[in-house]
Amino acid sequence: MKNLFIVDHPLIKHKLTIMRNKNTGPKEFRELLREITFLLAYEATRNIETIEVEIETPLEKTKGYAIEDKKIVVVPILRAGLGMVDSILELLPNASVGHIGIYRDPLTLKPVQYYCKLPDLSNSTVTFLLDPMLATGFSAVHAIRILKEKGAKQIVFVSLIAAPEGVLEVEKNFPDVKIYTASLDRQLNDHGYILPGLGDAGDRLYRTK
Ligand SMILES: O=P(O)(O)OC[C@H]1O[C@H](OP(=O)(O)OP(=O)(O)O)[C@H](O)[C@@H]1O
Ligand SMILES: O=c1cc[nH]c(=O)[nH]1
Ligand SMILES: [Mg+2]
Repeated sequence: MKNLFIVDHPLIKHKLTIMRNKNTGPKEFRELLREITFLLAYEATRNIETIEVEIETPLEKTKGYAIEDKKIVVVPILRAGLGMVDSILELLPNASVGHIGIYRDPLTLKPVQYYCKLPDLSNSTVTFLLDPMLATGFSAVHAIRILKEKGAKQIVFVSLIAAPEGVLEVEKNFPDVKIYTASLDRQLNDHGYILPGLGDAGDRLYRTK
């Protein structure tokens, strides 16, 4: 798992524990997902390019650094990835946002795509693909394939919880994609849910069950 980066800061561990608790309601769940995404994004953006710029302080000219966030693309996998977008946009306010709608067929666990709207990726420097849950990895692999076909160069997958099965699936198909996560959980159950996990992220965000 050489491309896996586990960001297990105490703040993240504390907030994720509250999210895992089945008694945590949707309001708090949404807030915590936003907060953890912000902290994960701090690490996931560590290697983005900066350009040198010249500015003037009140005292003298100096060299500074700027991020060309107009060249950065953020893509949530609907639905659950939507809960991460606003947070990363606070750090990269000029990033373009694409959307890929995918749900897992509950029996086959294969991804079913129902929506795709992406900005021009040919000029982008990096694409952050967002989904809180990386379980079998089939949804992530499907989305990454679309992004690559549309010209995405560097792809960074940002998730809250990853299963070993999902990490290996992404690595097998796309060894160049880096995965940032708050936790590498134990395994999947017979229905493809992550253990211990936090249940169905989309349902908990939007109270659909
Ligand atoms: O790694 P995988 O096995 O593909 O599973 C992960 C996917 O499952 C969940 O979506 P879900 O199908 O529940 O759709 P939703 O976000 O609309 O609830 C989750 O948000 C991921 O997209
Ligand atoms: O545990 C899981 C697996 C897939 N999708 C989820 O929302 N949770
Ligand atoms: Mg769901």
